[in-house]
Amino acid sequence: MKLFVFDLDGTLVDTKENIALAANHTMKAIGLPEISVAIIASFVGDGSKRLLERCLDYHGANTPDTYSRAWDILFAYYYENVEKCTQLYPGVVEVLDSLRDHHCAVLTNKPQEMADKLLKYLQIENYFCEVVGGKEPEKLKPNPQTLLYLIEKYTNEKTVMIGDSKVDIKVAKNAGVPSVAFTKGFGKVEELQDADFVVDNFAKLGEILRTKF
Ligand SMILES: O=C(O)COP(=O)(O)O
Repeated sequence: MKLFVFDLDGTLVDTKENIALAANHTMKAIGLPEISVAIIASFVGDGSKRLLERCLDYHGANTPDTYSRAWDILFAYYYENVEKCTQLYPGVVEVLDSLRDHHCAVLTNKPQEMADKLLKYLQIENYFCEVVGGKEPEKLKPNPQTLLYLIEKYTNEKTVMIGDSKVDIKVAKNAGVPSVAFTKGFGKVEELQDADFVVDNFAKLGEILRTKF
């Protein structure tokens, strides 16, 4: 069986508004101005801790004390509201259905508990043999350790990584597997050109996954 490894934020699920909601809830709670959704979106991809650091850096307020207070607020709110304003991209379920004869997994830098809760809420958790979320910062994508672990565990055939940001394309390269970039998520199109294929919708993605690998 082949293994198709999907990123979560910006690939399976449109979480731009949700992540901005959690970040701005945190900014307000610690007395800082809100940040635009577009700017927050540009801070996403390297895990929630980096997201928070970038938000605090943006306001010149990244001190250890503020960070630790803000982290507790962000984590609690983000977990409690992880499904708010989120939706699957059109065609996700159809593509997952069409891959039922293979293994599909999720590899995300989103914290594990948030990823599990969101996939359950969206009722797609059963499509995946495993969901690997963000834990230790040094093991986040683009470190290939978690992707290599999935490859070792689930396939001796082909593996394909599907993602929307440069860390997804990089983790695939680091693990020596091909990648498909999805351009409707967080990454800028020009950062995704190293992928083997670039698509802007799931109908095209499904066709490529079925015919090119
Ligand atoms: O939480 C993040 O920083 C990004 O999560 P992702 O790896 O699912 O895109």
